[in-house]
Amino acid sequence: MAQYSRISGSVGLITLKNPPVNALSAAVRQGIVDTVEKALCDPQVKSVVICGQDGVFCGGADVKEFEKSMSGPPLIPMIHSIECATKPMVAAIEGSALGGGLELALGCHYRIAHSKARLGLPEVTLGLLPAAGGSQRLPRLIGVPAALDLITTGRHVTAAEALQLGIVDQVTDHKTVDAAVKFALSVAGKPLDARRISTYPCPVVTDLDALFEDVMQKVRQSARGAIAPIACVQAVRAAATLPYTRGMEREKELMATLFTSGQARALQYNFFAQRAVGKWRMPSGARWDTSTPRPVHKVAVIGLGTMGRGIAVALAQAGLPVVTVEAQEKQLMEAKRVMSDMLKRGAKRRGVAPPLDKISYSSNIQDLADVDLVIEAVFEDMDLKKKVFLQLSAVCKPGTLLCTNTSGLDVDQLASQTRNPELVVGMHFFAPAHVMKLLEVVYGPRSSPQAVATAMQLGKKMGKISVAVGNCRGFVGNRMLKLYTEQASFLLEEGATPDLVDRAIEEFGFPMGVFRMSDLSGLDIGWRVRKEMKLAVPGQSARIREGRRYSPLGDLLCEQGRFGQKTGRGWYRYNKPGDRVAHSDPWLHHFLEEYRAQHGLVARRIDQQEILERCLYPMINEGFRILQDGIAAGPEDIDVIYVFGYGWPRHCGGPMFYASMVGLEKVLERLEHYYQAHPDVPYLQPCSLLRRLVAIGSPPVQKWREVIKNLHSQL
Ligand SMILES: CC/C=C\C/C=C/C(=O)SCCNC(=O)CCNC(=O)[C@H](O)C(C)(C)COP(=O)(O)OP(=O)(O)OC[C@H]1O[C@@H](n2cnc3c(N)ncnc32)[C@H](O)[C@@H]1OP(=O)(O)O
Repeated sequence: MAQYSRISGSVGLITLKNPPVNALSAAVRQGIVDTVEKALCDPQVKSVVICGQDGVFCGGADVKEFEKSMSGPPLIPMIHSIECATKPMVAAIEGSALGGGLELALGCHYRIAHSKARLGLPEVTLGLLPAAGGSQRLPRLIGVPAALDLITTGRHVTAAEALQLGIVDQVTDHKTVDAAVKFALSVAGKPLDARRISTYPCPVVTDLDALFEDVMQKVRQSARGAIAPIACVQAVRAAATLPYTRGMEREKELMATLFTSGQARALQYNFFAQRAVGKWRMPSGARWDTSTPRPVHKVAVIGLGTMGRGIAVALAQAGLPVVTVEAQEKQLMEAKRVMSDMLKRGAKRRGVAPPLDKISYSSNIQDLADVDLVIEAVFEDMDLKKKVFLQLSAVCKPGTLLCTNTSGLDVDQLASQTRNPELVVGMHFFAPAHVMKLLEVVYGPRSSPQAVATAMQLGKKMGKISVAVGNCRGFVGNRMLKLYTEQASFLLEEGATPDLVDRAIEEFGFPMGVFRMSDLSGLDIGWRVRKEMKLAVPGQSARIREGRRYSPLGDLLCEQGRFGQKTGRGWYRYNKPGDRVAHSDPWLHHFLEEYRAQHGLVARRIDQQEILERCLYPMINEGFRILQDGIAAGPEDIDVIYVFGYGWPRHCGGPMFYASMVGLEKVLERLEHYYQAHPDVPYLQPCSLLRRLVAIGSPPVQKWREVIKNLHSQL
């Protein structure tokens, strides 16, 4: 797992070998210990280079080993012995040096990086801190403010930034190992005392207390309940205030708390879940590794409202030529102006030229004759979308993939308008589409595996985390969300206020409570859908519709023109239309009181626990139904959708992981309780998959796929 050789006469070369990212497994650590000893004992060797095979230095500690009991040599003494070595040790960094990988490099006396390499200490994103000396060495090397930034955010830096910060000593465009060997030859025999980072004093910071207070406040705000970023600040504070050995003790202490925490488990689960969703499979058995995507050289977006604009910008930013079509001339001109600004702003942030020439603008659908893939993003209206698909099917060349950005309409109905329904899939982006990471790729019963593979690959090219899901109303995300928002309205009827509900949700870790979110996206959108479904009828305030409980509160607000932020009034009050700061609204409280009086409802005190259970458990129950129906292949798919599309706090893993942490038995018991209290809300009835999982002893979330597979094979 680490190979030793001698090159250029006097340089010992240690190569880490553990594909694909040379993670520091027990075997790799043992290999490093053995080969370092060999190099130091070899009298011919005057200096040593450590590199990784296949163009990757090291992706850090082996996260898969975290669940097992510790075996092999521990990281800290291994890195310490490298730093103490009496021969110069040079890290040759290609690809990635992350986490324990960078900590290993910081133990070396010199670091040479390839210009395309990325470096970082992303442990915080896994619920940990850089506990192999990283939290103590990095501040000593680059100063406290820069180390705090890297360690608390986990962001990766380019080789150029690493050079500027002083993390690496040299950057090369050529073969990194050759450059490192040349460098190692040049430093052989030179004194090493000034190269051991652990011996450096931490650079002095004026007003240390003020700096840490400020950083801690910012971190607490953005962490939304996550504990690792706070421990990271505490560890860096130890580096700034304590001698190295005492700082290391503090690092160890803080890590001990994090390592066994539920948050670390959730974040590590989420890391693997993100990778698992790329390995999609359809109920037909078609899979990611047996389906070949079609080549996509040119793309079209039809409809330039907010979503269409964001999608086109994201495509152009991914380097794809995009033809955009918008039938209304005025909207087309406005979109062109706004999109050019978006491209310019994005390019400025990334330090590149704006890809303005990648987008062409047209009002004529005939201009889509030669594109390979179209994303329809017109108004959310089935009849309009059907017309567009009929036209697209006639205009586009044979083989063009036709995708819809609908957020929940039936993809199969749209496919039925076309000559080739197998080439129709949903590509459900989230607003703002050039920013949000999530893409739901929706396959209908007739979508071909090749069409799914193509949409998934395009999503990847656009930098999205794409999840393949089946076709049903609302797909995965919005199907679950509907119950969440509905329960929140029921809570208002029963005595809560928007502030109370939102506070509970935000304290749980969502960036925005359900009512604040509703005000931001606009109450009128759901109202229009409910009116189309004949559920919302202006002037009506009945609380039972289609045989089940219904809350007309949102409809009643819309009837008053309260659409949310855009009208300056919604669940909250805003200083002016378009303003973003929500103020509690006495009018709304009075309106709720009158509403309750009109319906004979007596307000009761509702606590935070009930708010969370009522809002989150029905969603989780629906998640189980989605798994049972085969709409999502596994709990990871649902969790990734919720973390990246709906703001579910990542340190809680996602709704399905959260359920397993809370305990399936408890979720089942609470759902039974609420269903008994509200028998007119059918979806509160616990789903049979949940019952089954509890009956077989609540296996860990990683085992649910097997249970679901057995369930499906029995049907
Ligand atoms: C006492 C001291 C204790 C702790 C101190 C140290 C702690 C740590 O080091 S924690 C680990 C910190 N490292 C990271 O967070 C890096 C994680 N990896 C990545 O960011 C990326 O994988 C990459 C940038 C290194 C490569 O990206 P890419 O080329 O896109 O590949 P994938 O992400 O798809 O990964 C491929 C494959 O490798 C698995 N993998 C990646 N990193 C690790 C790892 N550190 N441990 C175990 N496995 C890892 C990943 O899951 C993929 O596996 P599959 O192909 O099976 O899906």
